[in-house]
Parts: sequence; structure tokens; C-alpha cells
Amino acid sequence: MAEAKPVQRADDPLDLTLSEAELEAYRDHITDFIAEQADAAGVETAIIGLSGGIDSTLTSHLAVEALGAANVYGLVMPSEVNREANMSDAERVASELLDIEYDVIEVEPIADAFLDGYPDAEGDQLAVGNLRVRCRAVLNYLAANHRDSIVLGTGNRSEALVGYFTKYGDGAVDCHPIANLYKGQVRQLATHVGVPDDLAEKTASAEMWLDQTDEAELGIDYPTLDSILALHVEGGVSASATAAEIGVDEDAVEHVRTLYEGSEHKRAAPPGPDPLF
Ligand SMILES: NC(=O)c1ccc[n+]([C@@H]2O[C@H](COP(=O)([O-])OP(=O)(O)OC[C@H]3O[C@@H](n4cnc5c(N)ncnc54)[C@H](O)[C@@H]3O)[C@@H](O)[C@H]2O)c1
Ligand SMILES: Nc1ncnc2c1ncn2[C@@H]1O[C@H](COP(=O)(O)O)[C@@H](O)[C@H]1O
Ligand SMILES: O=P(O)(O)OP(=O)(O)O
Repeated sequence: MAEAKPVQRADDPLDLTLSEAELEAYRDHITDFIAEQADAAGVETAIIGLSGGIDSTLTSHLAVEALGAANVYGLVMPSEVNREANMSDAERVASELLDIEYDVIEVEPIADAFLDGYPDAEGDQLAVGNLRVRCRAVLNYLAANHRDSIVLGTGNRSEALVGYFTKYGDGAVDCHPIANLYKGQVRQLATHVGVPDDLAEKTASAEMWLDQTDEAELGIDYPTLDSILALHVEGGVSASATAAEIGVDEDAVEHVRTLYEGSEHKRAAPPGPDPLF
């Protein structure tokens, strides 16, 4: 998935805007969910990786509403490809927006130690990018074990449906509180709960390599992706009717369907053969 493609944009994307009442219902539903998840695990606290992006900003904000600021701990984990502005936004979220405890851990020396052990992968942009993401997952669980906490994931509905996450990397968490929200709705709920506009509107990036953006890598912009997911992948509207409805080439609809089908393995527990006896 690593190659940049031309970004497809629908002329008239589906309006997935939530009403104020629906946003408030989601806020309650998600904060209840986070509290229930901690309760079920028998803990009072949660850990979250803070990247300065909107998914982790919204999730941590809702975690503070659910558990209290004293019970949410952030990890900011810069690598050599993270932009300084994003890492300082991550620290701003922890210290100014939420007033939670956090630590900064450099990921590069840890990733380098893995590459010393397996130098064949050096220079492989995707493999090394995924390595950095998985190093963060290991650190999250090191801290969670030590602090009796659960690890909060930040996966949203759009990312999950196209498999836009690293298997056992940012996908290795205890729960995904914002999993029901398409990307556009994540931004909307963030604004609703009071996240500043510069964070709510920030360009989405996994920051696994320099200048990576979700939309360039996926080859489609989020309003178009969300529309195709809602209409075609989840809504059962045919590819041709979806394309006509939102004003996009049928190829774009097929592209999203291919991403959805090809990422099934990321949404399922690792399978074993059927029982023989
Ligand atoms: N949310 C974000 O913004 C975010 C965060 C991290 C990664 N990403 C993106 O996610 C992608 C991660 O890369 P990836 O998906 O190539 O790596 P991955 O490691 O997540 O998944 C590929 C691995 O899955 C396994 N696999 C592949 N097909 C399979 C199948 N049919 N059945 C069972 N197992 C299978 C193989 O082990 C393969 O190496 C990149 O595009 C990256 O940019 C996005
Ligand atoms: N640099 C980072 N520090 C801490 N946590 C991070 C960092 N980069 C990513 N994360 C976490 O992983 C998810 C998914 O990341 P994407 O930026 O969407 O790839 C993010 O929400 C953080 O929780
Ligand atoms: O997951 P985040 O917080 O890094 O958000 P985004 O994917 O929008 O960069």
C-alpha cells in the first residue's frame, strides 16, 4: 500500500454529518464504553499513545472524561520521521488540553536495535515504518503491565474497514473507543467536545516515513472514502449506483472494495485449521 497514487475525490460526497444530539449521544456512549472496559479489566487507569493527530487527541480527551485526568497516562514516542510540530502538539494535548501525566520515549534507538538484529530490512520503508509502529505497541504494553492499565487504541471506522493500520502495531490494543466513527465524524466529535480547530482539522498522517499522508497513500480523500464505505461496503448499494450518487469513477469504488476485502485478515483473530476431532 506504500506507493503514492493520484488522490480521487468525489464531486458530491455523502453528507455523514452527525446532529448535535447524535454527537452528544456518541460522547456518552464512548465515555461509558471506556469506563466499562477499564472496569472489566479490573483497573482504573488507561494508557494512550499521543501523536498530535486527531484520533489520539479525541480518544484521550474522551478517556479523561471517562476516567478523570489523574487516570490517563500518555506516551509520546518520536522517531526520526516524526515532524517536530506533531510531537510538540502531542505534548500540548497532554500538558495543556488534558493536564495528564505523560512521558516522551525516543523510538529510533529501539528500532535500530531490531535492525542491528535483522539488517536485511534496512532501507525497506514499509517494513521499517511498521517496525517503529510495533516498537510503540511494545512500549504501551510495558507501561500498561507496570501501571495496571489498559491500552486505548485510536482506530476509527474508516481505517479499520480498509485495513489502514499496522497489524500488531497500532492495532495491538485493548479496545478502540472511536471505532464506530468515520474519519469525518472523528473531526466533528473532536470539535464538539472542544478540541481546538488546528488539531481537529490537521492532515491525517501515520508518519511512518517522511511526508506520508493517509490520503496520498490510500489514493482517495477521506470524504470520498467515507462515502464509499457507508454506501457500498457497509450499505450494500451497488458499485455503479454509488459512483453515480457521489460523482466518482467506478474504479474508485472498486479500489475501496479491494482494500476492504484484502484487509479482512487484519480484522479477524488469527485463524487455525478446523478441528479434526
Ligand atoms: N492509522 C494510520 O494512519 C496507520 C498507522 C499504521 C500503519 N498504517 C498503514 O498501514 C499499512 C501497514 O502496512 P501493511 O498493511 O503492508 O503491513 P502489516 O504488517 O500491517 O500487514 C501485512 C502483513 O499481514 C500479513 N498478511 C497479509 N495478507 C494476509 C492474509 N491474506 N491473511 C493473513 N495474513 C496476511 C502478512 O504477515 C503481512 O506481512 C501501511 O499502509 C501504513 O501506512 C496506517
Ligand atoms: N509518535 C507517536 N507517539 C505516540 N503515539 C503514536 C505516535 N504515532 C502514532 N501513535 C499512536 O498510534 C496511533 C495510530 O497512529 P497514526 O498516526 O494514525 O498512524 C495514534 O493515534 C497514536 O495513538
Ligand atoms: O491517529 P492519529 O492521532 O495520529 O491521527 P491521524 O491518523 O489523523 O494522524
